[in-house]
Amino acid sequence: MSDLLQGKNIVVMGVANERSIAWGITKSLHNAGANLIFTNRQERSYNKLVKLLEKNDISAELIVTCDVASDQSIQEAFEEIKNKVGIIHGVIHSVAFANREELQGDYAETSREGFLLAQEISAYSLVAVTKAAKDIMAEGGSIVTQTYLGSERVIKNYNVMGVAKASLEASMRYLAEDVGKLGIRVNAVSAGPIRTLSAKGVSGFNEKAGKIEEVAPLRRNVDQDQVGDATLFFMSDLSRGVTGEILHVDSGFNIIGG
Ligand SMILES: NC(=O)c1ccc[n+]([C@@H]2O[C@H](COP(=O)([O-])OP(=O)(O)OC[C@H]3O[C@@H](n4cnc5c(N)ncnc54)[C@H](O)[C@@H]3O)[C@@H](O)[C@H]2O)c1
Repeated sequence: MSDLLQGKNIVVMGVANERSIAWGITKSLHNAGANLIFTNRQERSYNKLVKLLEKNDISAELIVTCDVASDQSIQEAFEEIKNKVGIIHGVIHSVAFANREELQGDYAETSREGFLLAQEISAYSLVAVTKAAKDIMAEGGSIVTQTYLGSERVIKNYNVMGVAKASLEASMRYLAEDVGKLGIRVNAVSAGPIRTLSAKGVSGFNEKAGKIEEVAPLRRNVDQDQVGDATLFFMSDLSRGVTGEILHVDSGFNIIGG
C-alpha cells in the first residue's frame, strides 16, 4: 500500500473479468489509494463487475456504461462522471477489438470493414476519450493506454491489430502534444503476451508466450500485476516529467534482435 494516488479520481476503462489487464491496473491503483470510476461496455456486464469488486474488497466511486464505438455513449459517460464525481485526474484506456477472422493468416486478406473496425475501437477510441476527458481534468493528470509490440514489428497473426496499435501509438504522441499545455500527460504501456479474453482471439498465443520464456532477457512472461504497477508509475507524480512515451513491460523481449 502507498498513498501515491491519494485523493485522485481515476477512470478505468476495460475491465471485462479478473484476467483483464485493466483489472491488474485496478489493483495497483487501488493499493495506491486512488478513487476509482469504472466504465463497462454494456449494461449487462454491470453485475459481473460489481461482484468482482465486492470479492476483492475494492469500492467504486461510480460505474458507467461506455461503448467507445459511439461518440454519444462516450459523451454521456463523461457527462455523468462530471456530474457525480466532478474533476478527474486520470484515465486508463485498456480497450481494443478486431474480428477474430482478421487475426490469423495473411494481413493482405484484411477486409475494409475489419480494418476500419479495428482502427475505430482500438485507436480512435483514445482520441474520442481524450476529447471528452480533458474537459474534466481541470487539475491536469495522466492518460495511459495499452499497446503491443505488433505495432513496431511483424508478429504472426496480429495483423490488423498491429496496424491499429501503430495508429494508437501515433495518436498517443499527437494527443500528448495537444493536452500537454493543460498539464495532462499521455503515455502507453506495451505489455508482452498475457492470457486474457482478447488475447484468445489472436491465433498462436502459446507460441508467443513460449518465445518470451526462451529468448527474453528475463526468460519469463509478464502478468497483469506487472503491467498494473508500470501503469501506476505513469498515473503517479513519479512520472511527472514523462509524456508521449511507450514503456515496454515485456521482460525485455523488444530489445532482442535475433
Ligand atoms: N493480453 C495481451 O497479451 C495484451 C498485450 C499487450 C496489450 N494488450 C492490450 O491491453 C488492452 C486490454 O486487453 P486485455 O488483454 O486485458 O483483454 P480484455 O478482453 O480483458 O479487455 C479488452 C476490453 O476492451 C473492451 N471493449 C471492447 N470493445 C469495446 C467497446 N466498443 N467499448 C468499450 N469497451 C470495449 C472489452 O469490454 C474489454 O473490457 C487492449 O488494448 C489490448 O490490445 C493486451
